[in-house]
Amino acid sequence: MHSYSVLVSELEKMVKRMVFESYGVEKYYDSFMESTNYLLRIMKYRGPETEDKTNVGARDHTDKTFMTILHQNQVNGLELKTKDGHWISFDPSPSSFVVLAGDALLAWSNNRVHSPNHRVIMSGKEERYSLGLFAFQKEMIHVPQELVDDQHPLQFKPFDNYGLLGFYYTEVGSRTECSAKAYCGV
Ligand SMILES: O=C(O)CCC(=O)C(=O)O
Ligand SMILES: [Fe+2]
Repeated sequence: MHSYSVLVSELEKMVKRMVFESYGVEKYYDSFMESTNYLLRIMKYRGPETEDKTNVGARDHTDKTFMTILHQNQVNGLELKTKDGHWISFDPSPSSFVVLAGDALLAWSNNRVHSPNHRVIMSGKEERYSLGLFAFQKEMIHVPQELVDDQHPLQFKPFDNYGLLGFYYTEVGSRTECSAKAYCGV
């Protein structure tokens, strides 16, 4: 378990570096990484009672993380919503990892990186297992000044990633369409 989380956190670091480099803000990468916290969770989803039905394994949501990395057994079920509102399912190979942007990345990037809605819908008899590596930031997140200009005015105030998570679990937070905008939007 420990070596799995070390390996997947290496993948998370690599993807994050690519994101920082692609926006030309790699000078913030090292200090950003020092403040990253990981949570590894194992999820088990049962199939529906009868085979003609489907079961909602996880309701439609966006993650409150900065980034999430998912890995599953051979049973599919994860669906992602495209920006134009279509749900898509997919068939990852056994060695595939799914990298999802969370709401903290959406806010950090000043709304450039979309954090997609996703859900788990179960069909068939087999159980689905997935492993999720959830990356959060411990320290306040600021939109890099390089990502703010006349065409891209600042959209998010500095915010606390765990505060965003806590807000999502409140009555109001659970009902808002974009928790990042409601929590720390300008
Ligand atoms: O099991 C999965 O593939 C997705 C789980 C998920 O979306 C979550 O725990 O936030
Ligand atoms: Fe999720």
